[in-house]
Amino acid sequence: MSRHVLALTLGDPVGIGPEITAKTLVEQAGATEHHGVAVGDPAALRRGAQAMGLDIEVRVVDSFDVEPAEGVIDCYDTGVLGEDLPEWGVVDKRAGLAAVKSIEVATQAAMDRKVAGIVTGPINKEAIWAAGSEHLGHTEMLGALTGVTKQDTMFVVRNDAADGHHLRIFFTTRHVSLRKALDQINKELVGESIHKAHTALQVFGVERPRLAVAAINPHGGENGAFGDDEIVHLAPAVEAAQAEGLDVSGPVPADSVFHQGLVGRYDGVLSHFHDQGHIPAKTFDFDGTISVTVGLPILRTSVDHGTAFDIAGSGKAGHGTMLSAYLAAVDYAPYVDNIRATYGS
Ligand SMILES: NC(=O)C1=CN([C@@H]2O[C@H](COP(=O)(O)OP(=O)(O)OC[C@H]3O[C@@H](n4cnc5c(N)ncnc54)[C@H](O)[C@@H]3O)[C@@H](O)[C@H]2O)C=CC1
Ligand SMILES: NCC(=O)COP(=O)(O)O
Repeated sequence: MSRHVLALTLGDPVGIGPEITAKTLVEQAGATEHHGVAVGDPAALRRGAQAMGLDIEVRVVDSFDVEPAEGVIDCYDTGVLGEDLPEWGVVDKRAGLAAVKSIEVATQAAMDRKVAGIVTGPINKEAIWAAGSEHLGHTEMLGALTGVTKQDTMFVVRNDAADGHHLRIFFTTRHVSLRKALDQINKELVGESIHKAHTALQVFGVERPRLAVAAINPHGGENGAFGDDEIVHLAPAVEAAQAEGLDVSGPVPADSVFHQGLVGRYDGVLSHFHDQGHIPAKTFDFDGTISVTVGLPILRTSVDHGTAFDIAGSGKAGHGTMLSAYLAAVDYAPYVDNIRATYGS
């Protein structure tokens, strides 16, 4: 493939996905080494472009093998909504269906190597459930579509102040309540997560990854006075990984470990519950924090924010994260063979 083609799913068509996709495609039009094709309903992309005040034509395509043309952005028509678009910012079953369909089409294109990877716009979980999807989100849906079960999230946070060092954040647990997450954490799960993170870092070009395992309790548990999760679960998992020769540190107090990773001491940090990893990353750089699903046989990058129904259609959405996710996919396209070789069946 001389030019990397990337499929950008619109996400929920009544959320901010069409707006941020349109703006990203307009900004990246004219690039010679890569080309983005939106996947969804062209009318939704057109409406998104209008809301963002973009004077651009949406060209409907039925192939990903297209020659970019000046003054247009491309949309592969998934044919769910036609011209009959649901209202902005309201959970809608048809919108949920459209979101699911665009993920299915883009994923198949990546499996068939028609595109180098997929970049996903935000979906609304209630809407996809109303449309009959049983998945918690993209991560689970993409696993089912590509036939894998061990897929996981890797955040990429870029710190240009530290020579463009990329900190990657991993998660032992994700979409469960905090209470359940703490109950689920044990030596085995942490050990498995350490190995997944180590492999993912190698897949994306870090030969000998330096991984830190975050602590859970204040001051790393203060030797058991503030909780014993570190003593019972985390330290034994770290020691087992070290005995296998992995460069793993920790448990490191969680109030410092993300900063240490950002300034280059670690290549990755394993966090243990959703917000432990999300808050430092998004607070440091909301637009620069993107998510990559590792463990899939295809490349998938994504925004990490949601559908922002409160501002959908107003043109107020920032497209910075979508742009970062697109540019990350461009950066990672050369690793697609590695991704397939490691995670493909
Ligand atoms: N990648 C995905 O598909 C994701 C989907 N979601 C889903 O999105 C839905 C809404 O989730 P919420 O927790 O309300 O989070 P949200 O990210 O949609 O909104 C939280 C706040 O951030 C603002 N915001 C988010 N992105 C923005 C942007 N690009 N520009 C300007 N403001 C922005 C919103 O206006 C809102 O005030 C849920 O169904 C959730 O599950 C959430 C995160 C990621
Ligand atoms: N908090 C991130 C989120 O909900 C996105 O999950 P996914 O749709 O990428 O699986």
